[in-house]
Amino acid sequence: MSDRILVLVRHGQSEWNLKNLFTGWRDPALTEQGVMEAKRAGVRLKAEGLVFDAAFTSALTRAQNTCALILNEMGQGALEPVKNQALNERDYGDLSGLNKDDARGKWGEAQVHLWRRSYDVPPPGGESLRDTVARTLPYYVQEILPSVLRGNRTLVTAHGNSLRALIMVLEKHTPESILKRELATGSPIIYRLNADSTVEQKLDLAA
Ligand SMILES: O=C(O)[C@H](O)COP(=O)(O)O
Repeated sequence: MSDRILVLVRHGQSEWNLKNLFTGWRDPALTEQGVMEAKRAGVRLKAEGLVFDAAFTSALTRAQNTCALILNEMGQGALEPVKNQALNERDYGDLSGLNKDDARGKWGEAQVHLWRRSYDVPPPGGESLRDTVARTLPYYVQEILPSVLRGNRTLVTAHGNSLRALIMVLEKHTPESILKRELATGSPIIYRLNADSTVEQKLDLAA
């Protein structure tokens, strides 16, 4: 068994998740429930016997706080995560800050679904999932993957769509199938990688 461990966690519930607002690069805090979800993720990872050697997170507060809460819960508060906006949520452009139901009322269900769950149709002024993959994947390949392959047990706390970019590669999804992969807030997915960076074993704690 290798020590090539990669754990992905979507941030806990944010104030804007709760209010049903498009968030993207905006920076709301975690809700009380979000804090609890992050702490619970830490408890569960500790129960799996995990200890981290490296951590990566986005430039956004909700992902950074999720990372800190997880590490504190594991008694690893001294581990300083690397922060990079390459791991930020997909930029929702002009939709940022709008209520998702109001947007459906204005543009129709089908158009809003296309913006949220198509691979290459960007919302006005924002990023498609393909655009998000194009900035997130190079960071994964250049920074995160080498850390994992060096044997660092590595934690990544980020966002629904930036994590989809990584999961697309790890789980060999197509542009169609990745869009159906929903990520629960605060639920760790533990991957053990082979030396060639393919997945040897996956444990989804949400499942
Ligand atoms: O940025 C947001 O609004 C959410 O974090 C993700 O939104 P989605 O569910 O529309 O991808």
